[in-house]
Amino acid sequence: MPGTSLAVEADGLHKRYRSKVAVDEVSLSIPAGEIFGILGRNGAGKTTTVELVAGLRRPDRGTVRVLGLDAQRDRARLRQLLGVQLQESHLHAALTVAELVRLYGTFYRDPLDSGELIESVGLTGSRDVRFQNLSGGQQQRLSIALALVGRPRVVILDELTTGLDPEARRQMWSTVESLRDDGVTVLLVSHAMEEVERLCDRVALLDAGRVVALDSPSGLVRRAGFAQRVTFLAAEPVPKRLLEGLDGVERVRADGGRVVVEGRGDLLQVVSVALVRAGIVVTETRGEHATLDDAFVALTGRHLDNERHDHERQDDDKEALR
Ligand SMILES: Nc1ncnc2c1ncn2[C@@H]1O[C@H](COP(=O)(O)OP(=O)(O)OP(=O)(O)O)[C@@H](O)[C@H]1O
Repeated sequence: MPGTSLAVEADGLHKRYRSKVAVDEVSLSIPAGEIFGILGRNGAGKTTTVELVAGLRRPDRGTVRVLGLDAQRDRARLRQLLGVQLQESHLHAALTVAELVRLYGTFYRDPLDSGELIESVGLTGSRDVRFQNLSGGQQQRLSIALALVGRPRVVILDELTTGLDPEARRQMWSTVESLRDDGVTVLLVSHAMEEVERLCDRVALLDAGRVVALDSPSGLVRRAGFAQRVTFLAAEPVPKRLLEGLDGVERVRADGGRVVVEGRGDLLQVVSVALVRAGIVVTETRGEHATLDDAFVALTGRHLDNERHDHERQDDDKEALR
């Protein structure tokens, strides 16, 4: 990328744990100032990838440069420029929030003001609470504060908002947006599509250790192959031909007892009118835009949210259409 300075350059990263290949030939080029997402199912290799980028693990093959520094050889210098919030933090349980923020501040040349930082992650009321007595969500906020205390130029956030309530989640999102305003590069690991769609300039979809697609969120959504989806439950099987002949309809299928119509244009309106005219009674009608999950399904045949979808029943599909 001529003319653009790269914050992260990962080339051909490969990491195996015994017989398990966790990261398989992953290459990433992330320009400075970008919010870059890594999205994938549990076990896809997201955490291992960012641990390799942070120099916390050594790749079996491949190289990583962060702000021009080698992630392995230049670790000491990189530590001053990189902030890392990983899923599991091993912090001194007996220290309070304020003590931990001040302690971590001493590792850096020009740390943020501890009071302001604690306030920005919503922990002012808990500043004197020991780490061991914080709730999971509070521990999470603290780990984000500790990733930011050294004014890093590159920040790695792993599962930024997992376990946070909606208000705390929005607060974290605006913290990330203000990092962007300051020109900080953010590497954001997530399996929350909404978060990635809202925050990220570009996203790598990771599956089984490989990058299966890399694009802007809207560019990825286009790979779903359709723009709109309407789903509903019908009292009796719906003639497939009725729906397939409608304007804008590209695909009609059944899923878990629901009828699913995919296509483009004003699909909800077109489908609803046709069903009413045909005298077909339906309930729970929903109109949705295609999502990153739809793109992931189109690319890999599986849903992003393995926990929610792997248990879905597939055997009653035939009932909904005729
Ligand atoms: N220290 C380790 N030893 C052995 N196997 C590991 C280790 N860490 C991760 N793995 C395995 O490597 C694969 C990738 O794990 P990783 O944690 O990078 O994935 P992830 O996408 O971050 O998953 P999650 O969303 O569940 O955090 C998984 O199959 C995992 O079980």
